[in-house]
Amino acid sequence: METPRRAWLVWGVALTIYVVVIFHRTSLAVAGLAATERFDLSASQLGAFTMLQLLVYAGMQVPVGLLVDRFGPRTVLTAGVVTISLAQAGFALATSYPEALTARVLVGLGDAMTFICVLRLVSSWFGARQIPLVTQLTGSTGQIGSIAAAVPMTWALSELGWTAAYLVSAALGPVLLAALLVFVRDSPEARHVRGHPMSRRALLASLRASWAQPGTRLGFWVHFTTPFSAHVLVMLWGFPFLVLSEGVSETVAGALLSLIIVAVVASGPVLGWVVGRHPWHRSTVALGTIVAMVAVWTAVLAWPGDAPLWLLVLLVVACGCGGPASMIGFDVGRTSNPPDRMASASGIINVGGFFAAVVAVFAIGGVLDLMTSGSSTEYTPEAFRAAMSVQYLLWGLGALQIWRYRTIVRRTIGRDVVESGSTMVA
Ligand SMILES: N[C@@H](Cc1c[nH]cn1)C(=O)NCC(=O)O
Repeated sequence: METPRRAWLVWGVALTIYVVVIFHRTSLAVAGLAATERFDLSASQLGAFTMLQLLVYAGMQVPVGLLVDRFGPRTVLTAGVVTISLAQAGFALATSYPEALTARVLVGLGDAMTFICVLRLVSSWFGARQIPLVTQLTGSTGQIGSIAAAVPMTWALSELGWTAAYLVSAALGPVLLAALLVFVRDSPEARHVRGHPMSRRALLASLRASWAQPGTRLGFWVHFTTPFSAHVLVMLWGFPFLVLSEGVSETVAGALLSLIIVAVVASGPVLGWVVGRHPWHRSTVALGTIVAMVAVWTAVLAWPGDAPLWLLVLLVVACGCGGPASMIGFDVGRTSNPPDRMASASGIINVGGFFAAVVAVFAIGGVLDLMTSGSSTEYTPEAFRAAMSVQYLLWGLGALQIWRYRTIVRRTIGRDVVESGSTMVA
């Protein structure tokens, strides 16, 4: 069946919103120094901006999923665009640390309201065979927002100054809002698709029902295990690890970290195409990506002295593929739940990756501090080797759980049903 042009239009608007939201999410990455001067911050106060924003994002996933199932993606996405645009404007005008921190919390809240809505729109507007590919294209293309947050934002901060740079980005909000209100409908049949009002007890029962599906758990563990290594590298530890432990220059380290985003954008459509055609092998693709990451990390950490550049390139490419592999988790969640529970199932699954990333980032920092004096200039290659090895615990736990739930899904449901597009246990 041919996809109607309207579906691409709805997706185009939703995707543009997601790209801009990722821009807002990561727009602090290049503004750290300017923020330190503007608000007179210590390093840990600066780190609190990102951590708090991520914690709010992760903590809101399940409530937002329930809201999407109840009020529809159009309504929740509208609230998300308004919240994140006002938050970014507030960040532009903030003059004290508490004001700026409040603004970042609201950025996390608006951010939390976006991705699940886009996934819900994709599953309403596209055919079953196309959904995995369009979902992957969404996840991968969204990462362009973080590239836009690097170079243009650096330029805007130096040429326009803090307030104007952030206000200009916030001004995209009304434009996106207008496009959303004009073009986006919850489904081809209706502008709004609303679920039934539910009591607190019914909501909890619905969440329990989602979690009881082995496919939701499989999706959670896929999302837990595949993307955290890329987050570890991009969010915090990649740059110091590459420079202090692997002996590359700051320029090469920056280029390797940018290559991760290129790997994400390039591998997403390929993985989407493969899992769209072979639903039975979705978890195999996820496990294969984990094995590739573990193998390349092991080679880098075991290499005597500095690892060669080609191996570091392999490392960032393998970790980059982890982002798109995590989208398999949402696809398994989608086929394991009825449409009116899909967004809350996506919320549960989305917590996995962000929780694992926060645990990994903290645990690596903890091991580094234990093995050195706690000053970043003292971090040794031995300390980095031990610290980065923390990831094996998360991969090991995640891979075991993926194996466990994939076995249950495969045994209970059988290949024909999975191939026909359902992993729902009655
Ligand atoms: N795993 C990411 C998406 C992704 C796809 N390719 C690389 N990253 C994810 O779960 N995103 C959720 C979000 O809100 O961005």
